[in-house]
Amino acid sequence: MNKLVTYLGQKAAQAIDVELMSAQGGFSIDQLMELAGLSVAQAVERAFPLGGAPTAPGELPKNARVLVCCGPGNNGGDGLVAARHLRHFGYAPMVFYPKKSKKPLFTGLMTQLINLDIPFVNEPLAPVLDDALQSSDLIIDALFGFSFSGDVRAPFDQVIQKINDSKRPIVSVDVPSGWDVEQGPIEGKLKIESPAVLVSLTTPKLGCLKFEGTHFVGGRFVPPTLAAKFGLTLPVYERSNQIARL
Ligand SMILES: NC(=O)C1=CN([C@@H]2O[C@H](COP(=O)(O)OP(=O)(O)OC[C@H]3O[C@@H](n4cnc5c(N)ncnc54)[C@H](O)[C@@H]3O)[C@@H](O)[C@H]2O)[C@H](O)CC1
Ligand SMILES: [K+]
Repeated sequence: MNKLVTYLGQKAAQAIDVELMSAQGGFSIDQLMELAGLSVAQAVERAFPLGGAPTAPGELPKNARVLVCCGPGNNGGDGLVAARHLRHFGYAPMVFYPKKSKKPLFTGLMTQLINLDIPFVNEPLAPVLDDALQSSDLIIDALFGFSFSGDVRAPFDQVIQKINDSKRPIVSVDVPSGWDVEQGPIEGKLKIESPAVLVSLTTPKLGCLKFEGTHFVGGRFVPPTLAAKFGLTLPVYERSNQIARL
């Protein structure tokens, strides 16, 4: 049944976001980002549970190292929130956040991570990022979401290349970074290649129609009135789950 969820174009995704945060919607960005990031952390835990050594397929070692790569916008904010929840779930996150926002929401999220002793991997990209990638068990791609367009600009071109070269499993947040939001992966364009897991937020975007990995939807915050207004078919969430698998 979840296969029938609505896939959204870029403008529709942005319009729903605006509506949620309008006077009618009543949400703040902090709330939506918190729920989005919690969904991402829950998807990581579902797809890559912590085990003891030796690990079963799909399991990660106890205290697995997760490198959370955050971009300059709200997709990056989802990554910062996910890093905090993952720490509480028993993972060992590190954060790579080269273009840090100065907005209070983001500085607050960073302070929360510092208070949990979560390390920030700082520039220069090489060799610091290379070392972090090599020592990670899993990578979260929270670089770009539904507002991405065009060709990936510096320094994120190098970052995406290095993530791909690392051959580590990747969990992409909302849209695999570099994929066209509506057309999907375009041959010859730099992009995250073959993420193992995708966590679409609210509902998936058109460019992810042919995504072949493990696909979850998260962002359990859309009321039926808003879904009806936009003609959305939402996934069915069970019990207290913040994610639904497609
Ligand atoms: N309702 C929801 O589903 C919610 C989703 N959330 C998350 O927010 C992102 C969308 O956030 P937004 O800030 O609008 O944009 P992005 O993070 O996708 O990126 C904007 C950022 O990226 C820069 N940029 C754009 N194109 C390029 C490029 N080609 N090269 C380099 N840089 C680029 C741009 O300049 C901006 O700085 C959504 O996907 C969800 O992940 C909310 O957290 C909660 C509600
Ligand atoms: K992403």
